Amino acid sequence: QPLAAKRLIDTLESGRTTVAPVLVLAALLVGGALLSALGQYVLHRTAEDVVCSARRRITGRLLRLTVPELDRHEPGDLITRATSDTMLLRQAATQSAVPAVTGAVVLVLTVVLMGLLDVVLLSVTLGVVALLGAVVAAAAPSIGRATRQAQESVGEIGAALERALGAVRTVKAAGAERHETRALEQLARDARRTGVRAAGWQALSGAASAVAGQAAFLAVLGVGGVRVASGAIGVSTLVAFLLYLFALAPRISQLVDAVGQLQIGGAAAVRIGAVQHLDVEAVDDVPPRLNPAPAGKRSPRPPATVRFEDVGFRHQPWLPPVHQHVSFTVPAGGVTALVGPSGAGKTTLFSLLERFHAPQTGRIFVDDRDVRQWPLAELRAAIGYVEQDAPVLSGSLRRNLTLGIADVADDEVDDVLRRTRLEAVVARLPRGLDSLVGHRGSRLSGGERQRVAIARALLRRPRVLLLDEATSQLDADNEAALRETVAEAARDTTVLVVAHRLSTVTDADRIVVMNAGRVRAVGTHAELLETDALYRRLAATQLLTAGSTVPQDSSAR
Ligand SMILES: Nc1ncnc2c1ncn2[C@@H]1O[C@H](COP(=O)(O)OP(=O)(O)OP(=O)(O)O)[C@@H](O)[C@H]1O
Repeated sequence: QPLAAKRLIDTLESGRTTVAPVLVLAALLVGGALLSALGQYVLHRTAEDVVCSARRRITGRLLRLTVPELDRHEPGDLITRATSDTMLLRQAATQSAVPAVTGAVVLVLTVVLMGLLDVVLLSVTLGVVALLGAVVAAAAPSIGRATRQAQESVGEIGAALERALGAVRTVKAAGAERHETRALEQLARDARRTGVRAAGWQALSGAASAVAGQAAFLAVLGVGGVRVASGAIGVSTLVAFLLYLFALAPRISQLVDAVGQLQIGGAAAVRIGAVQHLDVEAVDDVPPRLNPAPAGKRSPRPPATVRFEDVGFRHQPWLPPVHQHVSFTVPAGGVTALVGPSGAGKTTLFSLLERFHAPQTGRIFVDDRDVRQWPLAELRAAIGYVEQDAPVLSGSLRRNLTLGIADVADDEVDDVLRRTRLEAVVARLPRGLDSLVGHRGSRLSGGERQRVAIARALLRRPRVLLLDEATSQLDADNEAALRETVAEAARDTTVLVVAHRLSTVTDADRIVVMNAGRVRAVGTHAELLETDALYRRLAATQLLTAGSTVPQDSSAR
C-alpha cells in the first residue's frame, strides 16, 4: 500500500491521470482486508484444532492413568490441566503463534521494502528495534515463570475445591467452611500475585514497544528530514518510508505480545505435557463389548477359580509390606469371606485381582491364568467389583446400572432390580430409572447406593464377584434379602466378600482369616471357631473392623 501511495503521489506531481494508481490502491485495501479476515478465520480454526487435540489426548490419558499414579496426584489439579491450561494454550495459539507468524512475515517483507527505499533510514529504524528486542528478551522468561506459578496455584485451587466439595457435608458438619475457604482464598491470592507479576512484565514489554515505535518515528523523521533537505532522497520516499514504519509499529507490538503469550502458552504446555509422562495402563486392549450377544440372549459365563500364590506386595519400597506370602485358593463358585482386623490387607487383595496394583512377588491366577497374562479389559470384564464406599456416579440411575455395558435388555435390568430390592426405590423416583441421582449419588440413601453398586456388578454377569463390605449400611431386612441374592449369584459366580458382619461369614462356604498382611487360617465358620483364636475373638465380638492388628504368634491361636 505505501508503494502504491508513493506511485500516486509521484503521479500527482507529474500531472498524469491518477485512475490506475487509485484503482491499485483500492484493490490492495480490499484485498488486504479480505486476506486478513480469511487469515484470522483459518488461524483461529487451527488454534481450536490444537486445543481440541490437546484436550482429547489429555482426557483420554487421565482415565487410563494407573491407580498408583492417580493416588499420587490430586484429581482437581489434573482437571485444571485439561480445562484451564488448555484454555491458556488456545489463547497462546491465537494470540502468539498466529501474530508471530504473520508479524514475522510482514516484518521481513517490510524491512526488505524499507531497505529498497533507503538503507540509512532502515538502519536508524533497526537500531531502535534492537533496543526494544533487548528489553523483551529480558522480560520473556519472567513472564513464563510467573505464569507457571499462577497456573500451579490454579491447579491447587482445583485440588482444594475438589477436596472440599467432595466431602462437603463433612466440611459443613465440622464447621470447617471458613477454614477451607481461607485456604482457597490464599491460593486465589497466590494466583493473583503471580498473574499480576506476569502482567507487569507484559506491560513493560508493551510500553517498551510503544516507546520504540515513537522513537523510531521521531528518529526517521529527523534523519529523513535532513536527507530530504540534502537531496539524498525525495519527499515521496520519506512519506513511503514513514507509512511503512506506521505499518510496522503495530506488527512489532504484536510480536512483543506474542513473545509474552508464547511464554504463557509454554507454561501451560509444560503442565499439559507432564501428564504425557505419567504411567498409563496398557492400551493394547480394545475394551471388549461386555454383551456381544443380542440383548437378553447373553451366554452364561462360568464362574472362575482364583488363586493367590505366595503374593508379596507393598505400595512403595519405603513403606511396610501390605501382604507377605499370601497364598490361598478359591474354587469356582460359592462364597468365600475374607475377614481380619482393619488394615489386614483385605481390600488390597481385590486391588491386586483387578490389577490396580501389581504384586512385587508371587502370582495371582484367575481361571488358572496369571492375571498378568489376561488382556486387562478382558480381566476386568470378568470381574464385578463393589467398592467399599459403593460409589455412584452422577447421572441417571440407568446409566449407573449399565456403566460399561452395552445393550442391556430391560427385563435383565428389572430382574436385577428385583434381586437387589431396588424395585420400590425406582417406583418411588419421579422418572424411574431415568431419574438423576445427584453428585456421587447424593439423592440416594447409603443403603440404596450400596444396592445400586451391587446391582451394577450383577448386571455384568461377572465370573468373579468382589464385594467389599457391601452390606455394611443395610438394614436387617435388606441385608437378609441381599444375602439371598449373593447366595443365588454364588451358584454361577465365584463370590469373594470382605465381611464385617458375622451373618455374612457364617453363610460362607469358606473363610480366609487375614492378619497383618498374611493369611492366618482358612476354613469354615465351625472349623475356625475350633482352631483359630483370632477368628474366635472376631466372631465373638462381631466387631470385625474394630481393634488393632493382632500379632501372629502361637499364643494367639
Ligand atoms: N494407596 C496406599 N498407599 C499406601 N498404603 C496404603 C494405600 N492403600 C492402603 N494402604 C495401607 O495398606 C494396608 C491394607 O489396607 P487395606 O485397605 O487392604 O486393609 P483392609 O484389611 O481392607 O482394612 P479395612 O477392613 O479397614 O478396610 C493398610 O495399612 C493401609 O494403610
